[in-house]
Amino acid sequence: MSKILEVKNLVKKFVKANGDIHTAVNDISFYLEEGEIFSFLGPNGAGKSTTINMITTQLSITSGEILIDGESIVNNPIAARQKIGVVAQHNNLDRGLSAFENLVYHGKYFGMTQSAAESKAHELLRDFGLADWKDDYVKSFSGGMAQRLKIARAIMHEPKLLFLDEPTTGLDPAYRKILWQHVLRLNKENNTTVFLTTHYMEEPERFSDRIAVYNTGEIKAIGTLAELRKLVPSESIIYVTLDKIPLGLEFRLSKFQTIKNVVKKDEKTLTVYPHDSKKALNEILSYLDDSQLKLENIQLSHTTLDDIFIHLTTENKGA
Ligand SMILES: Nc1ncnc2c1ncn2[C@@H]1O[C@H](COP(=O)(O)OP(=O)(O)OP(=O)(O)O)[C@@H](O)[C@H]1O
Repeated sequence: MSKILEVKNLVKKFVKANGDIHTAVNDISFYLEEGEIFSFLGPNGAGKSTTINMITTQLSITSGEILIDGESIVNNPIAARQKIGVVAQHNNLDRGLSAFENLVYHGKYFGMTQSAAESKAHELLRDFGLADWKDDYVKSFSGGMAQRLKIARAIMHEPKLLFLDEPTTGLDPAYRKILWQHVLRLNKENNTTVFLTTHYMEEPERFSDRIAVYNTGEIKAIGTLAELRKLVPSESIIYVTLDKIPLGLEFRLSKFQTIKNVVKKDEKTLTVYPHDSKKALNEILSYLDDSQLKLENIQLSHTTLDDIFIHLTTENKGA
């Protein structure tokens, strides 16, 4: 496998309105192998779009280097742009063109013939439920319609490297499914590499080969889901919800042999990281019973990407 994207010591600093310098991306390095689906996850304002915007040549770099297919995007931005497709967060459709024209002009810019571009545009407009709107100006489109057209445009020319910046925001479940059908087909048939940001954790959990968790300008962890699971205190979690958590309960439960650690999730729920989940569950139940504490709910679950994300991006790490 070869590296389709290499990001080396990338930094972005912004000057804020009050003159302060804000470092949105703080010396990050990572790479993407050709053909992989990579998810870049982080809380709001972490710097994900800033990173994508630099890689896709829409935003200047403060320092560092970005290579697409081995070539610097600063030295040759035109070559870089030919290889990528981007669903940006903002609406960057041409509002003065119809939906059909947006797609056909885009396809032709990327070297498609008129007839190939027209036939692909018809296919994508049909798949994304826009066939009846093909001649309408995009300025009349709803947010969800514009998002669907942005997705169709990004995949028109079947790019080598596809950037999806929160692509399913504003899409209903049926269109989410259609988006993923197209993306997975491109990935399988054309070996298209996918760089995804999203706040819907089930998408990276289902589709990613590797995941990076990113916060305050830095990559906190990177790897497969199985590798990231090893970074949380245990592979399963028990959530214990009581009508009220009495003082010191966390501490008392954390002393059990079967339990690694306990942290307060919220006012009513404790997150318990067990050594042995079944034994811990039984011990917790009998302890609560003996102590006459009112249990509202107890749930044992496999550690999800949500749990990993929260663990890696919040101060109270529970380990
Ligand atoms: N043009 C700009 N000028 C000043 N600060 C900016 C600019 N663009 C982004 N920022 C700041 O950089 C930080 C990162 O923003 P960015 O949009 O990359 O975050 P994000 O991870 O994509 O967030 P979200 O999940 O909310 O989309 C934020 O604090 C934001 O306010």
